Amino acid sequence: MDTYFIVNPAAGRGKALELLPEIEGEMQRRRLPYEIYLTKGRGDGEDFVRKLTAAHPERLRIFACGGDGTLHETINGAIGKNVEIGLFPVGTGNDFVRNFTEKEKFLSLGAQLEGTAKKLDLLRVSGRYCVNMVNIGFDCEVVAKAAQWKKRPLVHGPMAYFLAVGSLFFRPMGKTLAFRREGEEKQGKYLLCTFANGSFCGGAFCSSPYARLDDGKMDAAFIGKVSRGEFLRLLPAYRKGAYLEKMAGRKELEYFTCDQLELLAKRPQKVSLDGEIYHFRHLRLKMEKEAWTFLVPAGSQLMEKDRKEET
Ligand SMILES: Nc1ncnc2c1ncn2[C@@H]1O[C@H](COP(=O)(O)OP(=O)(O)OP(=O)(O)O)[C@@H](O)[C@H]1O
Repeated sequence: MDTYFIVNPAAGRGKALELLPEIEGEMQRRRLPYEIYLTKGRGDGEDFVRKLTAAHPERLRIFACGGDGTLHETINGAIGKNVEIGLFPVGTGNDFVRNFTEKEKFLSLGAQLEGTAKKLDLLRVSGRYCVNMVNIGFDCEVVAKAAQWKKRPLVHGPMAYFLAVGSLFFRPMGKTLAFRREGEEKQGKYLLCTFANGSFCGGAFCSSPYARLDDGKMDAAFIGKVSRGEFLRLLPAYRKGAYLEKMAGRKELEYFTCDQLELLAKRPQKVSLDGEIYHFRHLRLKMEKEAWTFLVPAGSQLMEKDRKEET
């Protein structure tokens, strides 16, 4: 099977480029056909993958080498095509890979090439596909702010996301949104909303602790406005995925699973899809079960989760 490496030279402050000698050495040693493509800017990886898969009806293996944004683009370019997609998580936050055990296996080309293909779900969001998470409100502002922090010297890894939380803390919080589910419409002012396939966002915040990439369900969380003091008290629990228990029974929290949902905003709002920022007034979210094939490296597997009662 032909193997392609989509390498984002900007991801993780250039970490993806450090992979190249190992990839080239190991692929040549194994005498496997391969090609490396260095992306040139936003959307370029997706365009490349779209053209590549259109020209190759035979099965291809494509590795996204970068952060969740590079994986997001690779999937959107390859959707519906005969491909298996792997990931070398060398971005800044690397939230998608946190859903798996033995994360270090993802950095071993040997483990990757001996990996197992597994069907996983995707969230279709008004025509785009989201593999990990949709964020609106505070989390989304954090993603947008973190993109600025990532460019500063000495800011490495998830630090960009923590600095973003700090710099947004004194800004006005809360978005007025309506959501439609099973024919019913509800409106509120929300600190943040997450719609999850995977569990983590913002470089290790476990916002959706029970979300599984293969259960065919989207985990939806709506958190209403809370005071800044309360926000600070809840933040550690939100990071650890313990806020559902901490906020259980409170009117500010709504957490449920569903397979589709619509969101409506009066004015255009930012939305983060796998850490990539878009704008919307009306979003249709639909969970698509087993919509793509992921290569899980040998020695790693999806983390088990014990889903508790919904709020
Ligand atoms: N050559 C390039 N120069 C600048 N940006 C690029 C280039 N190639 C791709 N990009 C864009 O870089 C953005 C960020 O990529 P990615 O998410 O992979 O890395 P990251 O932000 O470091 O990691 P994470 O999302 O896990 O925090 C994406 O929007 C992608 O389209």
